[in-house]
Amino acid sequence: MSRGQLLCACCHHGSIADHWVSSAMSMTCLLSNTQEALIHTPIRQLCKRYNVKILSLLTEYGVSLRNYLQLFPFRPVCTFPPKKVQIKMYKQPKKMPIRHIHCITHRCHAQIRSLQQHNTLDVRKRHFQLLVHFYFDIRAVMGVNEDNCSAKLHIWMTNGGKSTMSSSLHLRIPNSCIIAQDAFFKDDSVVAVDSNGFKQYDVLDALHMDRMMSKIESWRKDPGSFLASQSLRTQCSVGEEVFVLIVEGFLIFNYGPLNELMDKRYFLEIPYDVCKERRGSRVYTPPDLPGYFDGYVWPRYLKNRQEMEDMVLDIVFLDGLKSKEDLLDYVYGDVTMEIQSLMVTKMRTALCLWIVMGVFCLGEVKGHKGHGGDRHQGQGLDHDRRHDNDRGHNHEHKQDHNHGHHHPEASDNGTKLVIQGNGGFAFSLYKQLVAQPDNQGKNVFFSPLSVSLALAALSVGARGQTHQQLFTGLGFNSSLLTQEQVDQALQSILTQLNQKTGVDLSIGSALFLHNTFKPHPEFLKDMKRFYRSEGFTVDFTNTAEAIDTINKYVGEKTRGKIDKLVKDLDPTTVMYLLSYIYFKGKWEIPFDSEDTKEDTFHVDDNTPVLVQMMSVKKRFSVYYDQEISTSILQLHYNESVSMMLALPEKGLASLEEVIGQNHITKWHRWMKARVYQVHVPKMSITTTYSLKDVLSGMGMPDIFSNGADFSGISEDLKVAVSEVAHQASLDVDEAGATAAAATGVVIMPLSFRHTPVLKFDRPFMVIVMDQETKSILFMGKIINPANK
Ligand SMILES: Nc1ncnc2c1ncn2[C@@H]1O[C@H](COP(=O)(O)OP(=O)(O)O)[C@@H](O)[C@H]1O
Ligand SMILES: NC(=O)c1ccc[n+]([C@@H]2O[C@H](COP(=O)(O)O)[C@@H](O)[C@H]2O)c1
Repeated sequence: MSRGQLLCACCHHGSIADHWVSSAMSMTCLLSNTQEALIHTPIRQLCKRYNVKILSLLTEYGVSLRNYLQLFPFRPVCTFPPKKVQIKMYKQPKKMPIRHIHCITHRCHAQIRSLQQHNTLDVRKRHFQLLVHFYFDIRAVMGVNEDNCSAKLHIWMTNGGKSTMSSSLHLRIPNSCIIAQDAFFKDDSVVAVDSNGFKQYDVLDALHMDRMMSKIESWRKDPGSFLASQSLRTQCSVGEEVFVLIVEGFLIFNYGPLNELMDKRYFLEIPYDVCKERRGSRVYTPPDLPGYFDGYVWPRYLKNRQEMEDMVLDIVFLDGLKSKEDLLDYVYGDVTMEIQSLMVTKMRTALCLWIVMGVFCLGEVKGHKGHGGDRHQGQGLDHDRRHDNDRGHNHEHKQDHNHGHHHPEASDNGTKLVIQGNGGFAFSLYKQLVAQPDNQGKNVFFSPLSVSLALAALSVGARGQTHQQLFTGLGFNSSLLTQEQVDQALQSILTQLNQKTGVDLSIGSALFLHNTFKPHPEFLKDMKRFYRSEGFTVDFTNTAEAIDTINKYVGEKTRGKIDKLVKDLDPTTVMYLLSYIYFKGKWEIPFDSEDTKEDTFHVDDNTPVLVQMMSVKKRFSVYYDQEISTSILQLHYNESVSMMLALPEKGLASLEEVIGQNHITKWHRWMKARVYQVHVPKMSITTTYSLKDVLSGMGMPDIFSNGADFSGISEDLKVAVSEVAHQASLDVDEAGATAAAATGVVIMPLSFRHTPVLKFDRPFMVIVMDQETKSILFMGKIINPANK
């Protein structure tokens, strides 16, 4: 019999042991906090009897843990000296769903990954908090009924001290104000009653959450006026303001839209009995009926708590038993640090700048699928704009549903899926590029849209598995999207981007065809219609001229920013598919060149380099993503285009590991306008990539192989892609930024694709012959051509 089974059997009547029985846990070590003498006596005895080591976290790690840690459903194996404890998770997958592991992944991704992969977790001091949360999740999943536990350690929100803390914070923090959830309870007459006669107050339905949200929105739009409306005075000079909104309530984390808005989340916990006692000494209107606490408030709390843990990350749990002063000091200190970190966003300490350069208004693009797609292009693009002050200057376009044959739902859905696909592709490509050995320690800059466009155009002519790979590789789901929908969505995106007037933006594609090569007319038609493709005939056998023609075209389209996309070309090339993008925008808030100074940029801890650092102090759109400890600055141009700069606290690699499209959406959504002193280096970078290996690695190997099926381009001549080249440039200065990129897809006949190489770089023989008379005119060997 294993030790775990014995242990369980012996304490079968103990409630905690019940749990062990239910989780069939075996233990070699028990983590606990002995100083507070909270170890359950039967367990202590059992541990002794079965030689289970009790590890005192407080004395050995200096970590004060809650007493419930003793219920830890892990099998910890400790090592001595206990610098590091290895905890093995007990393998019981069905009771420990990944969902719950995900709940806490934001805290330390690496550890959780290790937990998921190897069932082991390296626990260091700072991770104990995490484990406590993890424990909560596991316990909830196992359906532990805490009522049966002798140590009633339930936390509670009501009467935790929220109002007390909020009022004290408000007094200490200048320009702060409170919005309390209690003020939004619905009228008693509309609150539901259960069969016991208990009013169902502790649910979101009992609250006017919409009213609460609009109040919060009005603060977000203009906190200064909001303070004035509350008869509160602003205590700072204009331009220097930091406003703090304290939202307090017993169900605020359960309301998604509200919860998402918060920069910091605190949860005041108190034990069940203290909570019951505090609640009993308070009078609510209407007053709690006898038995209300145990009959309604308590069970409802259990549900709310579970729901909250399922949906909310990043809560700081506070021990509400601590003194009011201690709690206040802690939260005040924490909030002050948060404010400071929001104010000091200096773009100078990253390994290299991680730049999201793009057009984030794409979510607003209208699709034009269906009848006469062309006809509707661009209509309604510039009217019906909203200006959202609080998010800087994002222009949002509302859907115009009133066009003749427009089918907004179908087309918008297609466009949405294409935009999603493009976003996913952008991050996959970024991750592939940064992982390439050639790109280590180098700036990385490219145009995902240019690559997506070139490959989507290529996919028009692809068939079978080649098409499937391209489609999937581009992030499109073939069960939800057709090629036609992709074409139409991209056409719509191109049209909309090319129509922008506040910035100089042009994007398009071109086809260079060998004079004897005749692609399918349908392919050419689609290229022209959907991809704005211009067509040219060139003689690829005259390589110098062909290279010159393409480079000149790209140079013209990118205003000279990219003028040598093609360096060499095989004379057997039959088609060159090109996409380009050029962007030039002026900052909405320009930097003053007088403030640009030489300053240090830290490439890494040991590599300082001098750069021209631009600087300006103004109101900027910023967001601090706590989850990944990254500050984001959004620099707007005079249009819906903006540049996002993301500055991670813990090095770029940690950001690159987790970054995804959802982060961009989140950042974009929650940017707030604040006064910042911003420092951004001037820069002028160019990059060149060969994407052949990268794209193969992203699941698109067939386009380069003998198995390529481009019968949609040509049926007579079997062709394949021999190279996908990408170049990009970025110039950032005080006035604005210019960025350009081009992607070239070289298409060759399959039979000629592999040009064999013969290089006379070692001793060889020479024979000079007259073919007619078969006479050997000269003969010899060359051993060292350098010798005269
Ligand atoms: N840290 C604390 N220690 C002891 N009592 C507290 C503490 N914080 C609040 N209280 C008391 O608990 C009761 C409820 O506090 P309150 O702030 O109104 O809670 P909530 O807003 O969470 O319902 C009040 O009587 C208050 O004085
Ligand atoms: N303010 C009201 O209109 C009202 C009415 C009845 C019950 N309650 C109680 O208020 C509690 C929430 O407030 P506290 O977090 O301040 O305790 C809920 O548990 C709810 O049962 C409030």
